[in-house]
Amino acid sequence: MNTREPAASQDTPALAASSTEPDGDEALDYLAARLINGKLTGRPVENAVDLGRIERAVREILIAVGEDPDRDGLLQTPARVARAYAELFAGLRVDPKQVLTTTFEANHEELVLVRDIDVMSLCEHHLLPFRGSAHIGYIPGPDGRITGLSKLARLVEVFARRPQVQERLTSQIADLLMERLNPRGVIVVLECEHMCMAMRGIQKSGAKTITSAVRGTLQRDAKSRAEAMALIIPR
Ligand SMILES: Nc1nc2c(ncn2[C@@H]2O[C@H](COP(=O)(O)OP(=O)(O)OP(=O)(O)O)[C@@H](O)[C@H]2O)c(=O)[nH]1
Ligand SMILES: [Zn+2]
Repeated sequence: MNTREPAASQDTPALAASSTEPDGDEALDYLAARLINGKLTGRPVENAVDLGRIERAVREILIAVGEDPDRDGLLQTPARVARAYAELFAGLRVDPKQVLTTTFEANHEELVLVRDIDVMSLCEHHLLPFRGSAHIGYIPGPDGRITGLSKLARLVEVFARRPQVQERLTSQIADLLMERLNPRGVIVVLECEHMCMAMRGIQKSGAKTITSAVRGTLQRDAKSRAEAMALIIPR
């Protein structure tokens, strides 16, 4: 893979361009291993991005804001930031479709809902974090197939580790679930606080942005949607 090219678009992640790239569960386990204990087995995620280029850019930023990048405390900072960005944007290198390859027959045709999945992402406007919870529900299709609960959280992770806006993050999760699980309906609700509104600009901390994406029968049928919503955001 030519790591000097701009990252792939949101819809076509730059995954598996070469056979040495991790793909599917391997890439996800890989990302998970990094997130959980900082240890990697195999090829580091960092290798997929141009760390040197990020380092040079960060050094420039430090100079531009009036810092001395050669002072002791900042010497390692460009390299650290480069590694951090590799991790924070690792979702660009993972094909989200690979998350939902495992499905099970359960003959369950009613709502499955996972609430309060931790979400941390970076807004694409300021590259500042936004953070909160995702709630994901779906009604399995006529074949009653379900997926592993952790896969829903992994899906959030893959899409969140990209430069994002909350609205797109929400609909990407919903659309992929529709595509891969062929369910009767999907509902995704995200509630997040954006640091770009808290630390800078208007400086309103505590404001929560709520976005939803509803598909299939949950979109068409107001009663089922209200029932799902009541479970997601109890009064
Ligand atoms: N819709 C949406 N807006 C976002 C998200 N994250 C950040 N923003 C907004 O993106 C907008 C960018 O607006 P601009 O006017 O181009 O940038 P700005 O001058 O930094 O804006 P201020 O934050 O108002 O100072 C801001 O209003 C942010 O609050 C998001 O996930 N969704
Ligand atoms: Zn922002």
